[in-house]
Amino acid sequence: MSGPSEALRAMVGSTTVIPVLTIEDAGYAVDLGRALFEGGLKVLEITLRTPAGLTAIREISQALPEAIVGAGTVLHPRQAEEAAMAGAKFMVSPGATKGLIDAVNSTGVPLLPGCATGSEAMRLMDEGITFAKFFPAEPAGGVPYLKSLGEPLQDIVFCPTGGIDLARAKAYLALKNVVCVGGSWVAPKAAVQAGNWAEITRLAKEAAALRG
Ligand SMILES: O=C(O)C(=O)C[C@H](O)[C@H](O)COP(=O)(O)O
Repeated sequence: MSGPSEALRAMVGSTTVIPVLTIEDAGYAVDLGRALFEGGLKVLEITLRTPAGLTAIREISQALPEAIVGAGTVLHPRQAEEAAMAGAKFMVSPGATKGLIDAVNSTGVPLLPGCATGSEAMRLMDEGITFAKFFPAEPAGGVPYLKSLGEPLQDIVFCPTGGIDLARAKAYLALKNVVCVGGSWVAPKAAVQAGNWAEITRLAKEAAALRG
């Protein structure tokens, strides 16, 4: 069957890490996006936690047409429409409600909804979702927990996010129910504030090389 989850998996392809970016000032958004893209991370999540988020999605998408820029922290149905208008290619939420799933589906943009338990994953599967964000990955139980979830739940795969660093990413990527991981560690606040784009490209390269 082909639906939004399959479309999203195709978009993510062999990407190892999706940087989760909370942008305080749209003025540096393109430089940050370019630093990550040049390091080999081509799928970027810009959260809607700051007022600059939507502008950043629009500007990075225009400046780097080969990057796949999505919107994160999509909580309310109205944000789905706003993110789609800004050019988001996918949307990410920390959890999921029926209202949000329906609103995102109506934009035609695929959703990566969050879940942390077997029941939540099963409810997503009832909605036809087979690719979800495992959130918050580390506090919820980390690699052993996600591995255990995968034993009975064989028809859903995950992008773990929350508390992940390079070493943990490697361990998650070794699980058969993990497609990619999400995290902010590739764009540390200090490097962003200093405009140290070379450091961010270095971290991106390290992350991109996690799998082969
Ligand atoms: O706001 C959202 O919808 C999110 O995507 C939350 C993110 O998963 C975390 O903020 C990233 O987690 P860290 O790598 O621990 O910083």
